Amino acid sequence: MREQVTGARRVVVKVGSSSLTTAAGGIDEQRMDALVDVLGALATQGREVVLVSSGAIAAGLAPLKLRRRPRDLATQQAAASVGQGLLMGRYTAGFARHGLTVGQVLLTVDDVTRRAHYRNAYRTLRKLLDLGALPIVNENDTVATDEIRFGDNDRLAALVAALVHADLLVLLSDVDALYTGSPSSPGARRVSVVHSDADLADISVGTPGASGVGTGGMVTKVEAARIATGFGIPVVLTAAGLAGPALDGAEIGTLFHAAERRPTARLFWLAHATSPRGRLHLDPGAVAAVVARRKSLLPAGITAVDGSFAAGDPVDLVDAGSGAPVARGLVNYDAVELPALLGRSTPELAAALGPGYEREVVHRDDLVLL
Ligand SMILES: Nc1ncnc2c1ncn2[C@@H]1O[C@H](COP(=O)(O)OP(=O)(O)O)[C@@H](O)[C@H]1O
Ligand SMILES: N[C@@H](CCC(=O)OP(=O)(O)O)C(=O)O
Repeated sequence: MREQVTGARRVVVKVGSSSLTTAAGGIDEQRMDALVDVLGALATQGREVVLVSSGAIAAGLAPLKLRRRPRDLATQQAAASVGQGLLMGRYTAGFARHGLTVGQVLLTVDDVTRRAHYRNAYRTLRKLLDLGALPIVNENDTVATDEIRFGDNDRLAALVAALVHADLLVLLSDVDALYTGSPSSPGARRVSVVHSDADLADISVGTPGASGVGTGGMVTKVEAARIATGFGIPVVLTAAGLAGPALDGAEIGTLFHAAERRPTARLFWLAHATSPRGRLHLDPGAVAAVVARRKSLLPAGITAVDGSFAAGDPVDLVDAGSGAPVARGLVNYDAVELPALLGRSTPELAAALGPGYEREVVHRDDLVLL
């Protein structure tokens, strides 16, 4: 028995499109009802349950006579608009059989990444739980543009789990566990436990399954598991049809252990829930100072700047050689001011421009390694 699972009081459960809809497009009523029965039983035992449900686009395909998942955003949004209502209708009726009321919560990236907004999202979710209702979350697909979309609900679910301080995140898909390689490839084995990133080193994670309606495949699920476990929340990944035994603590699927040290909430949001407004390119000395020695970033180690950001905005610190992001931080200068300071030492800048220019570009307390 997994105590992390059986002892969890507040549980966020994410279910993917492929587990809720039929191959032909449209809602798979039996599978939805089976999931509702498992979650309904959990909630009536006094556990707090938040459901993050995908499937709006997939559920909207058949009613709109669309044969496959559309590629263009406008048609996806039209399908989501039709499908979301159908999903909620089914959930409302299903949970009512358990005497439970559901509340629809549609979120955009900003709602969970901008401080002023995520407090608001938290308040709504908290209030629904306090009132005994079961929140059902999805991305607000009908208004999100490509630039501001999550696109996958796995990351959304991890951020919602962090937002409500869940004790457990359960990711339900059409595959019963994480495998060492694509489950259809010969020799792929189930990974039953992941203790840390080191356990993921030899695993090849791939794209969505055969259903054709999922979006992120295993990549986004593993990423979501890393976000949640990094925040101290254990994660169970399994198939929707195994939700019952998995939530009873059976050793099925894959359990990702929570990290022991939980970052401060501020740094967690900085790493996972902010969108960088620009990039600072670091020379090798600055990369070593920031990454290995955990120092603040000074103007002398920056070779170039891009993006349009204001002082206080999140920016990515990238290795100028490889272009890979190494850290994210809150920048102390704006994008217009910064280029003139690059490559110069702080005493030199202070002498030329005044004591205000002795400050770091990113202070180490406002920095998180990626
Ligand atoms: N290493 C792996 N372990 C398990 N599944 C994998 C792996 N690599 C790729 N996959 C695929 O990821 C699919 C699940 O992702 P996806 O279709 O996006 O589901 P969902 O709609 O539930 O989010 C599985 O059906 C599987 O074929
Ligand atoms: N918000 C979209 C879900 C996108 C998504 O993450 O899908 P999935 O990979 O099935 O979890 C929808 O409801 O169709």
